[in-house]
Amino acid sequence: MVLVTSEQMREFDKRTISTLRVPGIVLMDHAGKALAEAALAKRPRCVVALCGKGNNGGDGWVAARWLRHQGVNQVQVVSTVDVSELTGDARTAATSAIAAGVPHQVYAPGQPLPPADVYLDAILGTGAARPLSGQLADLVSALEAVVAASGAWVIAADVPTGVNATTGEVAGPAVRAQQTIAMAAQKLGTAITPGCLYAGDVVVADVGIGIEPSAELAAFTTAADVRAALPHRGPQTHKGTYGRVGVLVGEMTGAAVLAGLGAARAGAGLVMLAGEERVQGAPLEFVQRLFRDDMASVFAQSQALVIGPGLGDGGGLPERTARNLLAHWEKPGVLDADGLRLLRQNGALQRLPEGQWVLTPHPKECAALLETSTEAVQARRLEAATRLARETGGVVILKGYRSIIAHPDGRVRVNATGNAALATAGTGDVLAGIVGGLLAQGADSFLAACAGAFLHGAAGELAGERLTLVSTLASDVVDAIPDAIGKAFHADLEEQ
Ligand SMILES: NC(=O)C1=CN([C@@H]2O[C@H](COP(=O)(O)OP(=O)(O)OC[C@H]3O[C@@H](n4cnc5c(N)ncnc54)[C@H](OP(=O)(O)O)[C@@H]3O)[C@@H](O)[C@H]2O)[C@@H](O)CC1
Ligand SMILES: [K+]
Repeated sequence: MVLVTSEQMREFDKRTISTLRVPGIVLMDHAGKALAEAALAKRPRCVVALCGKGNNGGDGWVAARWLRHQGVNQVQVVSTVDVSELTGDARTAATSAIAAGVPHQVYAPGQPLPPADVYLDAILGTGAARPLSGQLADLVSALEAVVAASGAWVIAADVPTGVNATTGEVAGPAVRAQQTIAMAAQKLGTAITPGCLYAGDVVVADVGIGIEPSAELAAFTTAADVRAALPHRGPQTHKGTYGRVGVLVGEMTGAAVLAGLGAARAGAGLVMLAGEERVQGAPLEFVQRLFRDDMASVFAQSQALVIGPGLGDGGGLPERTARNLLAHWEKPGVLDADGLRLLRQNGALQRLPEGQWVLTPHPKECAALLETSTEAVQARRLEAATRLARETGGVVILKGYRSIIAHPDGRVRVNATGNAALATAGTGDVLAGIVGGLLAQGADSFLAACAGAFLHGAAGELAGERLTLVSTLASDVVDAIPDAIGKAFHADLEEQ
């Protein structure tokens, strides 16, 4: 499903209105009706629509009119401005609602809101331009207070007020909705944190605006990415067909083994561990090579590398080898954990060949690379991920709830799979390995990152279902990869 920015949405709006000659009020009527239907599904006795001065407010006025038409007699509008101040389609929507007998009042700061079972948040949508203050901030806290006391349901029109529809940033007070009715397409800011935590369930309403798919639009990762990243397994293929993944072994050998297992379960034909010593207890299927062998040949036969899991920060031969590979390796690779640290040298970020490497930082690692705080990364995750991709040339998977995948050319994907089962040591190593495994099989770096994030999250969910969110270990996530792959292909059948 595509995810649009405010600017992209405005373009689609404009195109629909100017090329299809559909008047804006018609689109608004569809939007308001969809909002009314979402409210009706809660079988409310009493609905209050909070309406701002722009077209988002217009959606709220239309919803109030439709609710009254559908027999909800106790519906009223609390507006942030006097009706005489409204313009354009919002003015038309308000005029019709008032003609239909919808009572209305202007919100006076400090006043409690009238009681209701359902509140519609139509204060601000894609036109929100700055953090809330004054009257609007007061209105949002009045809503919060009445909802806390009554347990009423909150439905946001298009985007919860206070959430930046493009970036997901919440820079001040914001409405917490249980549901968001997205007009024509989900807004990117409601798909990523923190915005998605305010949006609740997002339902897309078809309001008559055509959304033409294009590479520029962000989207969720899907099971189709997993299917696209895995090559067809014909009868005459052999292990060489599916590529060799070289995993650099550092101080913590267990992390390298987990990465290798991720790669193998994701389909790599062969996993090679390369380190200073043999790893005791590594799976029998893994090939092991030592750095003291001919260094040039150790990695030469690998189609993809995984550098970083368990590397440590002690310097020494593994780190020197990693630096050397970063400078000279010409095939795809994954850079994770302490490997990422190597990208910042003498205060500058190393520039990598565009799209060759997939970087898998968690927020703290991303913050260190961008020389900012973890809090700043988490507050503006989209900006952090896209900036890191742009400045390094790597495809970035910024890990965490709703991982963001950013290509240096500007493409963005959001991964919605995964849950707290993954909040345990070693799962990041597994992700790095899965992506390495997909790269070795020939997937391009952006597809491998998208499919890898999806598969890893799906495996985490399956492991969590079986073992609880509490007891799942990284090795359980590895064990769940086959079922996650099976499910991704089963999704294919369901979609047909
Ligand atoms: N045909 C269409 O286009 C359709 C659009 N649709 C709907 O329209 C929505 C977009 O409408 P929109 O562009 O009018 O913007 P909207 O979010 O209502 O607010 C803008 C107003 O708020 C103000 N303002 C901004 N920030 C502020 C702040 N922090 N604090 C206070 N004020 C602030 C700003 O004025 P300013 O004060 O900045 O001059 C401006 O007046 C979209 O989300 C969807 O719901 C659907 O009906 C389908 C058809
Ligand atoms: K809203």
